[in-house]
Amino acid sequence: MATSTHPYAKELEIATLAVKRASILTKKLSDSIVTLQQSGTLTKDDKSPVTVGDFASQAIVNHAIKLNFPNDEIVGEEDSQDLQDSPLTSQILDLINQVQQETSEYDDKIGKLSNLKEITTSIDFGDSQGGSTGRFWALDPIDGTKGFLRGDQFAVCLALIENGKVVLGVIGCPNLPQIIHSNDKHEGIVGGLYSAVKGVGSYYSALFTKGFTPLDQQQKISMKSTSNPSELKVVEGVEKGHSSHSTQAQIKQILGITTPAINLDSQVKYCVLASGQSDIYLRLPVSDTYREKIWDHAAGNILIYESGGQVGDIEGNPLNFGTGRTLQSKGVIAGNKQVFDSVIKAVQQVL
Ligand SMILES: Nc1ncnc2c1ncn2[C@@H]1O[C@H](COP(=O)(O)O)[C@@H](O)[C@H]1OP(=O)(O)O
Ligand SMILES: [Mg+2]
Ligand SMILES: [Mg+2]
Ligand SMILES: [Mg+2]
Repeated sequence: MATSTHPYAKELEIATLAVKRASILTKKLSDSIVTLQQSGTLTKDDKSPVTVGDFASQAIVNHAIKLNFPNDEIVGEEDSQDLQDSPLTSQILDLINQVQQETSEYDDKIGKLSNLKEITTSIDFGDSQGGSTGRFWALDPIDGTKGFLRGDQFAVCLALIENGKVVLGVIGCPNLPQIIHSNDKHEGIVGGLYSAVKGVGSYYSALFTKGFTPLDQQQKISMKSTSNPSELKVVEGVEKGHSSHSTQAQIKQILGITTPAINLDSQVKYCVLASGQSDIYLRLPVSDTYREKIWDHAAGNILIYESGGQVGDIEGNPLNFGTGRTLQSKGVIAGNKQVFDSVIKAVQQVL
């Protein structure tokens, strides 16, 4: 399908502008965390920067969607209930005002928020329950809370879902360098925008540039096709509470992978995978009862498929985004098509 005439052209442009605006805002907060950490003035349990970012980012993105697609529902992570009586409201309003001014040329397309009432209304557009029919958006305004609070990786993740399948995904990665060699070696522009449209492909462009760049002027990305264990690279989370690093170590051993894994928070893992900088994403469950949220995987899911990869649960079955706000399956495994089946086999062997 042509890159400029695909059926989701308007959706992609609006999603991109909204994610870019939200990314500028969250990057400011992330930079301020780093500064506070360096000066030793951020206490460990102060979660206020992420709270401000969560609400502001969801308000901006939801507002953009509702303005352009008033009939679309949104499955958003945050709920304005937690904002009531919060001392952070004036900070949220100030930050939104500031970023709207800096990107005022987007107002024609994605509007602007003027007061607290509009902000809370917009956040609560995110209350959809999702489901297997019709179309809705899934939004994680800041994915990778733990990474964000460490000054590491996080992402603004937006996806469009139709009849349980993801058809469009846009991920803003404010702290992600273009090229990741290993946990302590990287290079290139910091801040990446990763987009995918069903039947069109997956694309990379720099995040902190102005406006919407048509896909044919972005860099098309694809997964590698290697299955040679000595060349395979695994990407996995940082937090041991989110995925089982010990089970993942066993799987890597069975597959004969010796290259150290790349550890990254949030859906930036899918971006690194889709751009061929790693081959396998392992997210083995730590608990029998935890079910992943759809906004934690929807945008990354289409990015992998459109770059030639495959995604499944621990059984190897595709993830079903039509089961409400949570997935019903356990774990997430993604890989290039050449290795996917052998990874699932290894997973089955270990579990
Ligand atoms: N027990 C859990 N198992 C798996 N994922 C979890 C668990 N608890 C929270 N998460 C979610 O995992 C995502 C990030 O994972 P990672 O960065 O390690 O890949 C976050 O969205 C986080 O939710 P939250 O947004 O509430 O922090
Ligand atoms: Mg998340
Ligand atoms: Mg989140
Ligand atoms: Mg959260």
